[in-house]
Amino acid sequence: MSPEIRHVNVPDVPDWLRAARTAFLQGPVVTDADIAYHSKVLDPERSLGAFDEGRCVATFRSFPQQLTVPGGAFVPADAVSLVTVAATHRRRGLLSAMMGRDLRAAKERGDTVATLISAEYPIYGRYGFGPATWVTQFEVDVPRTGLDRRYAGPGCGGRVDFADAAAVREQGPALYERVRPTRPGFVDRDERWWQRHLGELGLDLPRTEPYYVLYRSPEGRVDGLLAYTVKDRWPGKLPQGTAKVKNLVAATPQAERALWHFLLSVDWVLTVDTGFRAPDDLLPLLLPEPRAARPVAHADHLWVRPLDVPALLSARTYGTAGTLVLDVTDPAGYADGRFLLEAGPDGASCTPTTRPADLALDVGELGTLALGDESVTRLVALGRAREERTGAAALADIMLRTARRPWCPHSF
Ligand SMILES: CC(=O)SCCNC(=O)CCNC(=O)[C@H](O)C(C)(C)COP(=O)(O)OP(=O)(O)OC[C@H]1O[C@@H](n2cnc3c(N)ncnc32)[C@H](O)[C@@H]1OP(=O)(O)O
Repeated sequence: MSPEIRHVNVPDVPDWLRAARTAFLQGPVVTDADIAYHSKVLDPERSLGAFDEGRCVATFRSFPQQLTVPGGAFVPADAVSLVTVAATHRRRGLLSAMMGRDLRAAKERGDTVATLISAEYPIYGRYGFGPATWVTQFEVDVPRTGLDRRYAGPGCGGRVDFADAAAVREQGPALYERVRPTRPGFVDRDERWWQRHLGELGLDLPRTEPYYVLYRSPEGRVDGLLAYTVKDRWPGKLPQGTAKVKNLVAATPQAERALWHFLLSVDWVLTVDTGFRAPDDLLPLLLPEPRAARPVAHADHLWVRPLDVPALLSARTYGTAGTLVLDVTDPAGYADGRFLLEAGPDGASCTPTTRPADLALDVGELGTLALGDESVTRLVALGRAREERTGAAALADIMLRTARRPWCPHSF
């Protein structure tokens, strides 16, 4: 008999978490704090498990999310997370069955897209997801940056100060809310995210408490937040510390520059691991020697699955005015159809049409294009989109692409 897929309730939580932790190779042990937390926040309607002879062998959850699109609007997203199938039950269709149920429910709810961070690239394309934002992680060799070792703080009139968790709790959410509409690909950070980031929930143990730093503008406004940890090493009695960025959010370029410069000037720190940054982060070019910031990872990050094409394309703004007819293929049927996009820098309308198509593409490719990061011309060259009218790909590129690349600074 095949495992039963059903909603998860509070009594299932320990077994459900054990199954997830086992598949994520985090060890089969679940702490009381984990159980208490997940029991409290569990949304049974959106939490699935597969059970075989009473034992949980697969997990899946989704939650409501807001995704920023170009122009600063937020669209409702079905954020998919905690996807696991036990190694004993893999490749029998359990993920496909759970995904099918969740996407159906999301479509019925009226979500515009589904989102996720894919563990491995090949898993989710088959369900209509496309990689929509990328990240780059840099390792900075501090002595080679060419920065002046006499640096004594920002010269722009702003200031950088250490802060405690209480100050971050007070200032961080408002700062993030100011930044969120300015960058496509950002998602909302709820109260729970901040509680977890600040270590208030007793999860993610053992925890190294980060150093928090705030940047204030010359007018005294909190425009930047940095959280980092340091691994302090002294081989041969020489300092060789490595700082790891946990969170760096800035509302202005001045704040961003000041926070990077601060971190790159902390005595005893010879290496900075930036974590996952935007692929067009200011960092390398802030340095007299940009090559000192060596990319150590460059990969897809947030994947987007369109569920409602008119809602998605009419929510965003465009680089130039133009009209395009898109023929979208979606085997699951949610986003299938031909759509007339009449768009410009101030907004757009998108409606079903019977006019001849300019571009034909699968739903996942539309997900890849939706936030402005990919080139239609490149997708056509790859055979992943078809140009039905000469010049349509070039026009689509000018319309769809954004000045700064979309970035999701968040993992979920
Ligand atoms: C959003 C997140 O949570 S990302 C985290 C994803 N989880 C993990 O990576 C944890 C470890 N891996 C697993 O738990 C499982 O292997 C999963 C969840 C990735 C896949 O679950 P399964 O139940 O084996 O998937 P299912 O049997 O439904 O596979 C459907 C199809 O996807 C393919 N597929 C599934 N996983 C992978 C993979 N990692 N790489 C390539 N193809 C894959 C299958 O071969 C199958 O292809 P087919 O339709 O051509 O036959």
